[in-house]
Amino acid sequence: MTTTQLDQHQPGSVVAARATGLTKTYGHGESAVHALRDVDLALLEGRFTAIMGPSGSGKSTLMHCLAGLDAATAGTVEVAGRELSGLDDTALTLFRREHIGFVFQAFNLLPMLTARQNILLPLELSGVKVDRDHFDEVTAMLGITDRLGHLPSELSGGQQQRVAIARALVAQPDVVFADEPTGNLDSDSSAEVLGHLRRSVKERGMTVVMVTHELEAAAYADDVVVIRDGRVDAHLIEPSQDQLVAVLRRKVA
Ligand SMILES: Nc1ncnc2c1ncn2[C@@H]1O[C@H](COP(=O)(O)OP(=O)(O)OP(=O)(O)O)[C@@H](O)[C@H]1O
Repeated sequence: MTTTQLDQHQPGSVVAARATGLTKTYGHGESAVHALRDVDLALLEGRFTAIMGPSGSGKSTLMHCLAGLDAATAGTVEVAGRELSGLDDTALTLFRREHIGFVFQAFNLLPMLTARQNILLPLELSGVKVDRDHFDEVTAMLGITDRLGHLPSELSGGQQQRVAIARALVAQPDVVFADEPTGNLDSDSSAEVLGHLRRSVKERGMTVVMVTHELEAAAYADDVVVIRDGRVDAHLIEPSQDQLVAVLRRKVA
């Protein structure tokens, strides 16, 4: 595994999400699929991390386990200092609502609600009072202030994804997980959305973990985790484009 020493790089950094001995096996016996094999990984607060790797290598499984959407076969996941395996379904749902934000490839906005209503829905569901200043700051940062009264169908794909990002950020989660957030966008909208995710890390101190197939998308991240065959092959801290390409190529060879 290729890893720049995190402790040397950022002394005193806080771990936002940690996997220890994380193993996920689908099925049994000869038909068992080992999606994750004994993964140890620490993702630091205030970093933008891309997860890359070949199709079927375990990226989505890793993200789903880290986000508490899928239970591991063995090992532990800790988010914001809390071990998820000790939580029952209700506690896990509440924990996710409070501590974890999600951005999906398909935006997942409710079509009958305006952008503003979509952004506020999770807070309303959890009975949390809206911090108006924070709402205004987040929507301004994402450049959607003048689109808030519109339905998703009246917005471009890039605008819809920015609304989905606002929905994730407005609850001030500890970690935002983004699953191929630009998979449905053209290159201009992708650049815009990735730029906004990066700003949320740099300007608002968010922690973002993004699964992506695209080298152009990974270039917006600080760090890149490369997964292959259910294992962490490399955890690259601020790699250059050349370093990243070399590691990805090496894995394919
Ligand atoms: N529900 C499931 N049942 C059985 N096997 C599964 C299930 N989900 C994933 N797998 C298998 O686990 C392995 C890892 O899948 P995963 O979706 O995590 O990979 P990925 O790297 O995200 O792939 P892609 O880039 O194609 O989305 C694959 O072999 C996949 O077929």
